Amino acid sequence: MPEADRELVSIRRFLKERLQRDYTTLRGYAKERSNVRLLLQRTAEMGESNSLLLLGPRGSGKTTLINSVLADLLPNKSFGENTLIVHLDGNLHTDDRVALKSITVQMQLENAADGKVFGSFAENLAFLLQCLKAGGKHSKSVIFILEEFDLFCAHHNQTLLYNLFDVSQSAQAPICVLGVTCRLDVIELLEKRVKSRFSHRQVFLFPSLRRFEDYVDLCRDLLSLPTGNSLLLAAEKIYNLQNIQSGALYFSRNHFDPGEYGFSPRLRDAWNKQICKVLATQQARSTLQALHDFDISEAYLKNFLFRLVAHLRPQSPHITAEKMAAVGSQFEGDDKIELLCGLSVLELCLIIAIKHHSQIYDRDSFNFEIIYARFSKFAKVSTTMQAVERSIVLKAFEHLRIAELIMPLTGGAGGGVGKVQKEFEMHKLALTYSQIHHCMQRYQALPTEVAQWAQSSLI
Ligand SMILES: Nc1ncnc2c1ncn2[C@@H]1O[C@H](COP(=O)(O)OP(=O)(O)OP(=O)(O)O)[C@@H](O)[C@H]1O
Repeated sequence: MPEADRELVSIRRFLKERLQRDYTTLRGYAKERSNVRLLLQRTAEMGESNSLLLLGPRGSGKTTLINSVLADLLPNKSFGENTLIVHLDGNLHTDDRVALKSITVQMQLENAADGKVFGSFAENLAFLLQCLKAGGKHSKSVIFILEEFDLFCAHHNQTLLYNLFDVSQSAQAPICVLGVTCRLDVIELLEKRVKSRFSHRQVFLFPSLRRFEDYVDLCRDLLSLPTGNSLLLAAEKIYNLQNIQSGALYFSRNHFDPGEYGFSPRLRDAWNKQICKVLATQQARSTLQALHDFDISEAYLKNFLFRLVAHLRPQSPHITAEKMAAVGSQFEGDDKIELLCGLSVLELCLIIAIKHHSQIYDRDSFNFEIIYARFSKFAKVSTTMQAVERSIVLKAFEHLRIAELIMPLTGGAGGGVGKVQKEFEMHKLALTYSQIHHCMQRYQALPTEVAQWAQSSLI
């Protein structure tokens, strides 16, 4: 491979890994981070029990905050040796039995618990915590991290939450319960007896990237190549994600040599200069402005930059304002319009019939029969749709439903009260009129009569 290509591959690899696998670098949230850090430290070092909820919108950095605190604390001997971390996730641990099994595995107590019969959930949990105490003079502290905390509230009787909060409140063993959720009303989901055991400590995270200039600076940081020691630090922050048997996710350091990235100082300087130059252009700034207007979260920006970097090729090895605009326009694209543009003419005719029905009856629901009657009127006077059989039209209607362009009101075939024949099942339109309008303008080789029918609802 020519030297220039090899260097591009290593730049691309480094940037992609930093954008995707740096789980612990947290920007902003200094106060919130220090709150969480203090709490975990006190649990480990003073044996205090605590509970806390971390709340914030999706992608606001809740998990990153916890990872950054743990990455900071774990190397400390007093913390690392005194603490066990148990990760639970509402999406994986869908009931309390599965969760308890995972807790046992993560506490490495399968052997101790093997063959024992427990009368209740509380007894089982108490046994696990007791085992930790029996190990030595001091009991180990356990930090329970509950991702998607709101999903645990739907478990039968909220037994797991009740028991965890009960232990954390009554100082039976030093544990810290850290719930992570994007539901701001999560406290309302707790049963009274569970709520009363929760400490009511809550930390709110709201995306801090508000100013556009900060957004551009972050973009520059994420795309620039670090030098010397900073490269070492950046390389150390790239982790491997491992999925162990219990289903919990862990990170392990990626032991590679930063030298592996192999870009020369000359290339690095040229690269960084080019990034600064591009980000100063009006075109690049307006692309970033459009992204910023849509979503200010760092997760969204990283996703955009990842795609941008993935598009680099030996023939065009530089990030340019044009490339940014091209990737940006994919982000602005509406998936539903793309989906509509991929429909057959027959399916599009049904969408038009549905649109006319919705406009006349003020977005009222419809079934296949209603739409078929409207479609037939058009088909009679049309040259392209005249000979289409009813069964084929029904298939097309079902396809619209599978593509979720129309939605059943009953929650699926036969899902409603009693069984309704599929031709009579009521649906609603899951599109806006402007999406349909845009599709009509972009659809390739749309028959003129269909385009005219879309404009008028006379037939
Ligand atoms: N303040 C921040 N500092 C650094 N990275 C951030 C920050 N906020 C978001 N990110 C990035 O956004 C992405 C999503 O972050 P994270 O998973 O921590 O969000 P979350 O709030 O836990 O989301 P979810 O509610 O979906 O679990 C990650 O790539 C992370 O690096």
